[in-house]
Amino acid sequence: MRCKVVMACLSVSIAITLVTFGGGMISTNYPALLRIYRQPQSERTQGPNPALGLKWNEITEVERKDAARQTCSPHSQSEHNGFKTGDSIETILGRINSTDPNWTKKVDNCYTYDGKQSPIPERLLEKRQCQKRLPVAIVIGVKKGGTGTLSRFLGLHPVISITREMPFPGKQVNASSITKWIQLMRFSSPFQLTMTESPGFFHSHLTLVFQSFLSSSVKFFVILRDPVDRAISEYLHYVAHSNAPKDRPFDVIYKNVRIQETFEKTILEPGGDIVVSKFTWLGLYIIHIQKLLNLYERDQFMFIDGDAFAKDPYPTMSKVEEFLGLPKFYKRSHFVKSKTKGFFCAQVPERPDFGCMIPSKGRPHPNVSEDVLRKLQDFYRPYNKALRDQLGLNFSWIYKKK
Ligand SMILES: Nc1ncnc2c1ncn2[C@@H]1O[C@H](COP(=O)(O)OS(=O)(=O)O)[C@@H](OP(=O)(O)O)[C@H]1O
Repeated sequence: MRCKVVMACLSVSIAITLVTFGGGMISTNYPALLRIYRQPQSERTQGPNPALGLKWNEITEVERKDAARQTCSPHSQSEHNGFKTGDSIETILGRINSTDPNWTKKVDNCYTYDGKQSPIPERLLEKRQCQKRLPVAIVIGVKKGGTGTLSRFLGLHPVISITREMPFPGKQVNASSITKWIQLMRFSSPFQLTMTESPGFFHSHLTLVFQSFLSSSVKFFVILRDPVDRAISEYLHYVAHSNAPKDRPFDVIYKNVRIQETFEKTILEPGGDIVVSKFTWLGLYIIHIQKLLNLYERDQFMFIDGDAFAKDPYPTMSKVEEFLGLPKFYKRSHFVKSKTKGFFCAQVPERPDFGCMIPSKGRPHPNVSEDVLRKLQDFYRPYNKALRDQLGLNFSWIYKKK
């Protein structure tokens, strides 16, 4: 672990050097990275970073201070944090007696679920030792990959107490922001794993400084969908949330990102090349994953095929149980395909509080021109291939031809 911390320090310094001083010495086979790092210094320090939706100076400031102070701190974890990371996954699961026919009720006893979920009265919360705790596992991405549905389905398992997408409080990871973060969590019993969903962590530079605050055995879920579809999905999300007119052409900036009335126009430069923008950058999955693997062990990650999950979530949910070592709970009958949208909804008798996802999940995608689809596929191919070659991921969409 110490070695990982040292590597983290090195990778943070290298990242800062590249971002701050021009990055001429970067050596990689990935063409898109070069285009970003070769952006003139004047543009980097002033305008927003098109790839991350952050200002360059925000990144360097946050990283420089936090990485130096936190990741490279010579103190031990407990001295440094000021609070304990809590019980490990193994310790929590060791308390469960899954041979008891009532195990699910005994484990999931901080909330009631009659139609909607509500915490039990305060007196009982205390008696049952229901508390807000630091997450032991996190759904960290990727945005528009299916993180919301995955989290919903995870939260149906009695052993998992998951807090749905909750922005991290503040731009700095420190004892005070982590304490605030814990307060945003759902209650969990001593038999439950506290989890959360933060799709931004996948690509956020803040993730680099999280390590010293989380348990060393923290687990991460990363759901990866065909990056071409992911880009279209995020574009539609931005259009829906911006105040762009619905009935005429537009060219607007929303959250530091330029969007126009068609995906094609938004994604291409006037010369016809792919713009390395927020929409395309996130789909370079291997780049973000390599950064995370400098900090955490490979076996701390479960990488999920987002396309396969959308088509049939049950096999994935069974694998999640194996990955975390949970007692078997999910059944095939818990997942039912909606006739209207074609996506799966939950049907768990003990959890009538949740059925299908909200309408904004699973938006119809527009027809995108063959030419643009082909350009995007060419753009992503080396990065997709690296997922297979470097991580052994065998996802359906890696081989897909449109
Ligand atoms: N069961 C079910 N119901 C609805 N939607 C489903 C489901 N399974 C996977 N998906 C896919 O999830 C996509 C949204 O991804 P996220 O939840 O990660 O989006 S977000 O980043 O939290 O906004 C969403 O993307 P779009 O179809 O582009 O809207 C879906 O393809």
